[in-house]
Amino acid sequence: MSQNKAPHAAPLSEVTMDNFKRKINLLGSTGSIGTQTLDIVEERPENFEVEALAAGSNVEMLVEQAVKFNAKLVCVRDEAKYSELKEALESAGWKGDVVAGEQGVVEAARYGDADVVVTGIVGCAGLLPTIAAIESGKDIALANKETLIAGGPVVVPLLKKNNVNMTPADSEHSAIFQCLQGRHDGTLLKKILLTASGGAFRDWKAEDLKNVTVQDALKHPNWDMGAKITIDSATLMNKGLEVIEAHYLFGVDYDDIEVVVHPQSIIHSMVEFGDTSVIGQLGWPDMRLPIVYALSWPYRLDMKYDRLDLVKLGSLTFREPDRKKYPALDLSYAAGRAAGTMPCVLNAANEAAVELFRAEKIHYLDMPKVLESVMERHKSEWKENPTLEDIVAFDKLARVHAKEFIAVPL
Ligand SMILES: NC(=O)C1=CN([C@@H]2O[C@H](COP(=O)(O)OP(=O)(O)OC[C@H]3O[C@@H](n4cnc5c(N)ncnc54)[C@H](OP(=O)(O)O)[C@@H]3O)[C@@H](O)[C@H]2O)C=CC1
Ligand SMILES: CC(=O)[C@@H](O)[C@H](O)COP(=O)(O)O
Ligand SMILES: [Mn+2]
Repeated sequence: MSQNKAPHAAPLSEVTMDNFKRKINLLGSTGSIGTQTLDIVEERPENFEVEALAAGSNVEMLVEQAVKFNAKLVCVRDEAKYSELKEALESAGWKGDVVAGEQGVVEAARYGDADVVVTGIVGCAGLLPTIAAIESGKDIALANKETLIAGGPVVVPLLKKNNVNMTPADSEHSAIFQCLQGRHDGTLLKKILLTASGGAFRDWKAEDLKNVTVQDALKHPNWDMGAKITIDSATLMNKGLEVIEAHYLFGVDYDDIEVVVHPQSIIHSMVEFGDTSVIGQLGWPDMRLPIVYALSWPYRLDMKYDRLDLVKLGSLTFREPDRKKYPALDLSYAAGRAAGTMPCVLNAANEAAVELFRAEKIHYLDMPKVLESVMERHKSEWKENPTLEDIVAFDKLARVHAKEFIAVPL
């Protein structure tokens, strides 16, 4: 049993509720997390301001956002789109810095005097920009879980070294973080109860999964999210990744992180203390809530969202995850327990598997097989205390191994 502290959270010293204003560098501004973050900025201009925006390739939306939010720097990851972005921004009368490419995203992350970086990039592509943000002393509002899963052994010590807060924007981890506020230092946190919607196939029989299509997997029962995380949710890989994310954020042993299927996605997760009390955080499945808390912590802002109506909901239900139907869950626990480079390899293999599935090159049921095969190959190369260079190299290699799976399936 581990004694747990808040996730890498040092107190914000000079801020009070009266002068609460935070400048944001937003990575992945055109995606699901990015656009919802900007909804919050639009709603609370007295509290939030945009400094820099970065996205993958959606130039049209980037231009619209840059003008509307008066960003000072704009970045497009796709270097081929640099001129298009620069010209469109100039024609729109916008003035500021325009950058592109991998290095451009890093620049956007550490840009100016932003207080916090919202990491809404999808995948391990967020790792180097997140590290740059931490090294420049900016707090991190973490949505991009893949970064922490792959880079945990390097990112966690770096947060401490730079005295940087990492507040979770992922809904479950925000719930856990909220449940842990105000507890006494010596309080024994016994377990984390991580809730799962069960994903697109929770009500499908295991034998019907052989007929799954990409479109079926993209239908999340409760949340409207980007494609990659929606597929992860359909294999329960999202929950597996979140188990590892919880381990790195809260320092809890894997034996003490339990997954509970909760089809309504109203309780976003719970914590159990030594005296058997269980505390949970409830809310509609609306990502603006965890994002706003990641940005406003340790304060709570008054937001004009719909109140949670428990009477209208009627009932909240719970069940055990079907570990046979969803092998990705146990593979994630195994990777987390193996520690070192294994979570990085699991994550990279999964990113590659999801890409292959979305391109219809492998079947839904092949995705966990890819993970198993790539993890098996990694055992002989595994490192306990990897450097950032090791993580980047193993991430790359795992993607190559995952793609070889098509040629030589298990
Ligand atoms: N959506 C949600 O509700 C939740 C998401 N998360 C996590 O948040 C992260 C983002 O998810 P989500 O918003 O759903 O994803 P989306 O696919 O909706 O958005 C991804 C964003 O990242 C940009 N992007 C992609 N690759 C790069 C890159 N290499 N460099 C810079 N920008 C890039 C995209 O730009 P463009 O579109 O221009 O290509 C887009 O702005 C993921 O890690 C996910 O697991 C966690 C909890 C909930
Ligand atoms: C909104 C959010 O945080 C997602 O990670 C969501 O929880 C996915 O839901 P499931 O993985 O439980 O289906
Ligand atoms: Mn989540």
